[in-house]
Amino acid sequence: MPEMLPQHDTTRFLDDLRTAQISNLLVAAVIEFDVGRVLAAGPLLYDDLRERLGLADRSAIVLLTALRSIDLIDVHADHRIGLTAYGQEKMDPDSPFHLRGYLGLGRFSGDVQNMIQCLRDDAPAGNVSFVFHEDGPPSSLDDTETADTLTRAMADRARNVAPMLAAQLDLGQCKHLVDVGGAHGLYSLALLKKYPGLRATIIDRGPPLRVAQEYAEAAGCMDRVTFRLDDAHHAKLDDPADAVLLANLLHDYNEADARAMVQHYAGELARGGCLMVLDSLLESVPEGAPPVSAGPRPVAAYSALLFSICEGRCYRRDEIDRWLTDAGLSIDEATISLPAHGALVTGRKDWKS
Ligand SMILES: C[S@@+](CC[C@H](N)C(=O)[O-])C[C@H]1O[C@@H](n2cnc3c(N)ncnc32)[C@H](O)[C@@H]1O
Repeated sequence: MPEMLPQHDTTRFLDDLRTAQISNLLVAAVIEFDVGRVLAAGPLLYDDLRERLGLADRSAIVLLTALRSIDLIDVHADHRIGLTAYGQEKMDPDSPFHLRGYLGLGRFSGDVQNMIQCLRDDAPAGNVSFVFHEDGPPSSLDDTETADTLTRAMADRARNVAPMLAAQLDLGQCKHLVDVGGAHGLYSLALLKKYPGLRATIIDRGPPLRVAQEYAEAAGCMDRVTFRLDDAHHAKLDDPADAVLLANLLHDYNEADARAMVQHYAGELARGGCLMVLDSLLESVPEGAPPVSAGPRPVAAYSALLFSICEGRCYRRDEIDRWLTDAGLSIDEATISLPAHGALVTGRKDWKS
């Protein structure tokens, strides 16, 4: 039977879903952090601006990236951040055409208040956070009901993306794929279907693995999948991986944890093996420039959503490249582009190392 593929635009649908995050950040920027007033006197260096706004690094990156993605601020050649002419007219209190009062009506929105709390605390506002740390408090990822809902939600998205990944990705030389934080396992299953000689290990917490088992059974792949209950930060592989997939995982964690995960799995690769990061990536910034990407806007919106429910955010392409190269891998020139602004970036371990 020919494989069923989505017929309509997944990217557009998810962009529409996430777009409100930019409004929440815009209102927060004006009513709570007063970015227009802070920058009215002139551009500031990133650290000075962050300090004036009273924000931690991650909060500042998420907020300023959103504002830059909608052209209200920009980064100058001298690396200072300033209002654009458009931003000055709409956000500077001295502008005759500012819209600060109008935007201020947004303060009555619960979502805006929630976002302000997240920005102030640099942490999710509710008591659900989709992360697991061995030495941390009980995790939602181990809660059967919450994690089952999360996993099936991720599966919805993966059904729209996995066929495109499998169509473009060449794993012809691989025998063992390790899908870290693989949840439902649909990326692995799509690749197992394409490569009959491939086997996969899916690493996750218990409730997601139960969903993965259900899908693997339905796909007739149980004999080629190992389900491994472990901590994605530190899982040691008994059997070196020819390919490791980190799909939509790094963005759940802060920079230090995400970088450490890349480093860890680079060490678990067989010679010539590849570490593949699949994520929605923001545009790179030049070396030495402030960590405030120009967008794209839908990824800046997605970054805000992640920021409000876990410890991470969307990372920039230059960050992923740096982590992979710091881990001793060389980056494939070709990047696979996927729906929902997804990019698959591959770092490869030397045959000799
Ligand atoms: C955002 S979901 C992505 C799922 C899947 N890779 C995808 O792209 O659809 C992240 C997955 O990583 C798992 N995960 C996150 N942190 C983990 C940890 N420390 N140990 C094991 N699994 C973890 C979660 O349970 C979840 O299934």
